Amino acid sequence: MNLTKAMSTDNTKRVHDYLDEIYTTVVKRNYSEKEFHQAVALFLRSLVPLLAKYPIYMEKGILEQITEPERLITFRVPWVDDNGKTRVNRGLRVQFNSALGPYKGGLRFHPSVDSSIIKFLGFEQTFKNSLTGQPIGGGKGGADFDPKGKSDNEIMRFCQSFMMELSKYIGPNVDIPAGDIGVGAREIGYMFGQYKKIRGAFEAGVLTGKGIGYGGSLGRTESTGYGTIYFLQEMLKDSGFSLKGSTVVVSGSGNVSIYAMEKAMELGARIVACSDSNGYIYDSNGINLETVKQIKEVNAGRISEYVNKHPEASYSEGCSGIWTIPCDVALPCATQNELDEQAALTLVRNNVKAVAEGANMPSTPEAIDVFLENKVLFGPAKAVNAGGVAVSSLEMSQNSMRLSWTFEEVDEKLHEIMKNIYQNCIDAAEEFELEGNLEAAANIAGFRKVADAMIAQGVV
Ligand SMILES: NC(=O)C1=CN([C@@H]2O[C@H](COP(=O)(O)OP(=O)(O)OC[C@H]3O[C@@H](n4cnc5c(N)ncnc54)[C@H](OP(=O)(O)O)[C@@H]3O)[C@@H](O)[C@H]2O)C=CC1
Ligand SMILES: O=C(O)CCC(=O)C(=O)O
Repeated sequence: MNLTKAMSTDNTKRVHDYLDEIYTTVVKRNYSEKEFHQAVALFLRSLVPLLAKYPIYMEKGILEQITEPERLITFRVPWVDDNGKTRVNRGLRVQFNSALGPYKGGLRFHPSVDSSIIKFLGFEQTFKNSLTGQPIGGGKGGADFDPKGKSDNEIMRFCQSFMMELSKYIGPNVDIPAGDIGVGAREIGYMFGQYKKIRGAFEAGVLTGKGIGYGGSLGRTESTGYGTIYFLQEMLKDSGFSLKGSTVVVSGSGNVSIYAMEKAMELGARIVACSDSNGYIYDSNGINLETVKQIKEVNAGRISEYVNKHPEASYSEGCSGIWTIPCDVALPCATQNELDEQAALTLVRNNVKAVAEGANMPSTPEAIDVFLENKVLFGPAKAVNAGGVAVSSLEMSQNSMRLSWTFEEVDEKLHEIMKNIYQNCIDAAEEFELEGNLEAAANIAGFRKVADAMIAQGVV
């Protein structure tokens, strides 16, 4: 990864050399962790103008510290399947940075989970959480467990075993996990039950994304998707575009995708395509969201089943083909590196106006360069999908105060937070002459708050 591509003025050579050194150490220390290298490289290249103007962050060794997690925990998760066979998975939790508050971030259950994935997610989470303005540090965790095809009892036994070990390292003022890919309200419920039993106490604030009946927040389910659209709305508004009447393509059909589609439709957009990890559907009349919800949220089925109910739609195998569908707005909401340079070039050829990242790191660095070079409005994940963790933090507040806000109250706060995040990015872009580059601006705005808190708290 060429870190020096971003900006090159005479007085930035020292900064480039410093960042190259940081990056080299990260690669050496986290050998073969490609996703983590990618997240760090993208981040570091954004900081050039900030470090050139404020060398204190280099002098205080902030980058050396911030790229090394405070703690990485790995543990064995043994469980017994429905046939009586003993299975073993690996659990992980990275507690990346606690400068702004207790570690906060989701848990991912997916066969691809390893230390690289968890570290990239935890690293990104630190700056995302900072952008929300909430008092939360960055963490992330999960297991290489595949929930697909498992019975409800198997999921429960896995969650209980996972929490048996994780419970030693978390707590309402220490580390507060939540959901991510493969972890929804059901899994959070099983983990909460087990934590309660281990502790012998009802500590509502230990997990977020809980069921509404036992300490969950209204609006948490919708928050990441709705927040994505609130951020997109701000981006479009500033450029004189509107979602009303626009054509939108959304990858994935999970939590983030479904509620991004719901809010975009409410604002007058026509969603023509969505996907899952097998393939994508195209419906030129506009996707019927109730059918998608029934297939994915109720039946845990495959998106291919959509065409059974809507024969006018088509289904295609494979995921990347979804980006060949012409659209005004593209919303990658499935997983990391799902949108590469080729896909970005195709979207640009088809006149895409805006891309907003609902998923974490869904665009490759080359794809981001294509968007920026072609002046496509580009909303980076850290800023765009921060609504989920922001409402998690609101859930923690409600738990502490022992009260529940209405859906409208939570949604209004979420909307305000997303507008603030956008404005902070715009302000950073203006200050560092990065107009049009919200990717770099979000990194700078997120980093600064964490870095200032680290300086204030000393080398610890
Ligand atoms: N949930 C949240 O609050 C937040 C989530 N995110 C990020 O958003 C993204 C989606 O998360 P979420 O919606 O919660 O997860 P879900 O598990 O609810 O949904 C994930 C969706 O992505 C699809 N998918 C998973 N892996 C791949 C792949 N390799 N190729 C194509 N599609 C894939 C899944 O398909 P299938 O059904 O076949 O598995 C599913 O449709 C992730 O990057 C996550 O980190 C970010 C902020 C908050
Ligand atoms: O709600 C949370 O704590 C975490 C959400 C999350 O995992 C994310 O923002 O990627």
